[in-house]
Amino acid sequence: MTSYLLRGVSVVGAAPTDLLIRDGLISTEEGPAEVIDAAGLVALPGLVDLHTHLREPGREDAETVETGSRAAALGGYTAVFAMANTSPVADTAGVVEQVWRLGREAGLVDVQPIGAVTVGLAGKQLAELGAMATSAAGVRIFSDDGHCVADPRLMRRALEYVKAFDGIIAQHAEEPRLTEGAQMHEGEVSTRLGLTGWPAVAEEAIIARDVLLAEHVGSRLHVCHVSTAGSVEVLRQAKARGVRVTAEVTPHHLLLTDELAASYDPVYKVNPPLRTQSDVLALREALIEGVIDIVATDHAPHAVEDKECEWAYARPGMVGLETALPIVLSILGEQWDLIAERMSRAPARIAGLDGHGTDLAAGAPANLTLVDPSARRVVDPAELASRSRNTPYAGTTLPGRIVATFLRGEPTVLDGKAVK
Ligand SMILES: NC(=O)N[C@@H](CC(=O)O)C(=O)O
Ligand SMILES: [Zn+2]
Ligand SMILES: [Zn+2]
Repeated sequence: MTSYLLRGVSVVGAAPTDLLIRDGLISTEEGPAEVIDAAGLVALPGLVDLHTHLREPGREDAETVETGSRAAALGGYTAVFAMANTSPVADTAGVVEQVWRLGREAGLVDVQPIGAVTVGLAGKQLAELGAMATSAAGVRIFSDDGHCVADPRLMRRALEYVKAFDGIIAQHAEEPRLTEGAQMHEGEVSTRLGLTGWPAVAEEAIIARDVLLAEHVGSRLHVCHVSTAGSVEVLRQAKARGVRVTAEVTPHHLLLTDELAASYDPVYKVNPPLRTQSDVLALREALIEGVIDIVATDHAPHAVEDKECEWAYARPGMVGLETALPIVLSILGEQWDLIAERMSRAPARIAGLDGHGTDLAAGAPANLTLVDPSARRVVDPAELASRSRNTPYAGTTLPGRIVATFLRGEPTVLDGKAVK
């Protein structure tokens, strides 16, 4: 195994130093090592994404575990959690083990499968949560993402069930009766465009219900892709009361607004929908304060025919793994400790993922990424490693280039390029 000496690197924004990677660990042991000139570069603990769609099995034309893993490594990630809305759905030990195994074979990031809460994501009957938990994949997070677990009794039972092994239910908060036929955020712009709206209250009502359920049964709830100022207020109150709830926000909800729907370009169609500027500002503030714990990409690759069509027929979702850190950097600036917390340490902690999100100190596994904050790049969809092209940032100049990523001491990205 090659050893690496990162010369003159700034570890999470601190004064330049040398960082040695040996035998898969951060090390202090002297000896031969390949020197990487890291002057001006910042080392962060490898990023951890709690919300990724890898599309395998079933839609390998849109993404595979391997292509998604490569996109993740290029984005600075060392671990991603793969959502269960595949085909077949990841609702059995067999499917989660298949995804986990494919991740190991690709060997670019640690792929941790998320299990479905209900059989076939149909919201009727609990899936085999226990069997997925005890499988080789060791599933701890369960979600019907793409769909809301709308039935409150089922949601309560799921929360109770996972409590036994300190599991988490990650909820896609969308009251389905309030979003029938919805095409975009309900507000001024939807009225102007004559499109059916997805009201903020459809999200907020479910979060309010679920924090009460989680409080009642003493279980852990995680809220996916929080998108409204009202949701932030519900979370703030719940956290103040001590409810065991955590929450994520996507880079796109921190940056983009519903005005973009006026272009009728389906690249901007996503669930939950892009909201208003005041929502964007509330989400940023919540992320800085910690009311929202983490940034998660909700990387949602879609094949061309599912995206380059009429707005009403297009599937919701956008790719995000390769642009997440640059977007967050453009919003938060060089607050490296905050970025490391929200994109690596906190997601690893929430998931109970050992060996990730740890300080880059001697003896720790060398899971890290090297960023050049002074580099700028124009996003070119054709250059993405993801098999899909549905990025809303085509032609946008973003700060920060991922120069290298290491997974247990092995480079997955070097010189900005995937190693395999
Ligand atoms: N975010 C999206 O708009 N789409 C996701 C599902 C989801 O995250 O709800 C997908 O699977 O495509
Ligand atoms: Zn969702
Ligand atoms: Zn999702």
